[in-house]
Formats: sequence, structure tokens, C-alpha cells
Amino acid sequence: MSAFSLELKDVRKSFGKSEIIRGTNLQVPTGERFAVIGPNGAGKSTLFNLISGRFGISSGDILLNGASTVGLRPFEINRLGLSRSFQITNIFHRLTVYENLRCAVLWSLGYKYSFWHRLNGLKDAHERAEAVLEQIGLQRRRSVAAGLLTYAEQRALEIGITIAGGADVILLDEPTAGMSRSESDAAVELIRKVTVGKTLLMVEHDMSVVFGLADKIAVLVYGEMIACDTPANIRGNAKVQEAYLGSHAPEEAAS
Ligand SMILES: Nc1ncnc2c1ncn2[C@@H]1O[C@H](COP(=O)(O)OP(=O)(O)OP(=O)(O)O)[C@@H](O)[C@H]1O
Repeated sequence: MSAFSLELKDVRKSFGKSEIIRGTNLQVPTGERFAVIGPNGAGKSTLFNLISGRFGISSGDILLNGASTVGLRPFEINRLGLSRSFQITNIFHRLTVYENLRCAVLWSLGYKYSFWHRLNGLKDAHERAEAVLEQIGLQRRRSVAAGLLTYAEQRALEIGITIAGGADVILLDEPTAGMSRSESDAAVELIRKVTVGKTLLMVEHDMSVVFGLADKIAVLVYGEMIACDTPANIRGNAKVQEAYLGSHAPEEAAS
């Protein structure tokens, strides 16, 4: 068993003649929370797309729990234990909150979307969906159509859908984007709670979220990982200050 849930080894990705990811290395130890930060266009989303299998890498290797995922399709990587959030787009707006979660559980079990006729017999899926519903604090909203939830509730549901299948490695894409300060504080607490014992990699622009939640921060600038360190060391890293953080890092971690 690898000590690292996720490893990137000299990963490169080009679109046409443009090299967007330029030899990235990253080791995420099992059970740790990592944040990837960097300026707009640095390649953060591309990196997520490579890790989750949406795009193929041009060269290098990506290991999930010690095994290479190169060449695998997103659902195959998902079945190996990696789940990625998609910023609300994976919510079915006409289904209720509970149905969305049950759907996500069934998807992870391999029922895809042809499961409807078997639903009642699937006690495990029901219990798992109920457990996630409780974890994300939306029990009272269980019968509400997801499209009628508030924005913050939809983002919580999105996190619920991401963790519903029981994946060990969770990728969250800007989980607090568009939230007020108090909503984002609540989201941080939710993420902290649902990722206990799991490995988290998140892309996030809000530095108080990043510094409050991450064990380690990886800084990506123009496709190169210029630093990966604890929040305190990242705050004090002159190279990072110059390339990205400037005066934007919070004075003290918000944890
Ligand atoms: N499918 C694609 N084809 C061609 N170029 C792409 C593709 N996807 C991303 N890029 C380019 O890769 C670069 C990095 O984009 P990416 O979205 O990964 O950056 P980012 O760090 O996530 O930015 P932001 O913080 O603004 O979301 C950009 O120049 C973008 O235009």
C-alpha cells in the first residue's frame, strides 16, 4: 500500500503546441488535505482534468493509491476511489435532494442511470444516501427539488454527491466560489467534517479558505509547481509572494 493516495510524476500536458502543464510533481499523503493555488490560467483546472481522467496526459505518470491511472476513463478512475466535484453541474435540478444523493450512490455502485426499476430493493443505497444527507446537514430539505435550493445548499449537495460513493480521494473544484463569508465559513466546516480520514485535493481562490483548511498548499504558476509546503512556509516563501500571493495571504491562518 502506497503512503501516497495521489502522486503526479513529471506530468506534462500540451494543447496543440502550447504546453500547459510543464513537468509537475506532487505527492499527496493519505489522509491529508491539499490545496492547489495559482493565478488565473496557471493550469489548475487542467490539472484536475488530468487527475480525474477527463484529459489524457501528454507524458509522465499519475498514481492513485500506488497504481497508474494513465489511459483510464473518468468512471474507471472513479471506481478506483477518486471522486471529483463539478461545481453544481452534476446536480439533477428536478430530482429531490435525497434522490440526487441516492442517484450518486447508485452510480458509484455501477447502476448508472438504468436503475430506476430496482430502486426499492436497494437498501444499502438508501442507507448510504441517508447518511450523506445527515452529514451535509440537508435532512430538512430532503424532499425539496435540488433546483429550488439556495446556492449554498446546492454547493453542499454537490459535496454530498461527490462523497456519496465513499471515495477515499476527493477533488473539490472551488468549493466556496460565489459564497458570502458566512456561507464559506460553513462550507469550510462541512468540508473539514466530510473529509475526515480521506485525502482531499482542492482548487480554491479564497485564501482564507485555503489557509484555514489545507495541511499543504501547492502553488502552480504557468504550469509549473513552484512550491508545495505547509501554509506557514508558503506564507513566508518569497518566490510564492512574488509570483502569486503578494499581500493577499491572510496574516494568520483562519483555522
Ligand atoms: N481544452 C483546452 N484546449 C486548449 N487550451 C486549453 C484547454 N483547457 C485549458 N486550456 C488553456 O490552458 C491554460 C490553463 O487553463 P486552466 O483553466 O487550467 O487554468 P486555471 O488555473 O484553472 O485558471 P482559473 O483560475 O482562471 O480557473 C489556459 O491558457 C487555457 O486557455
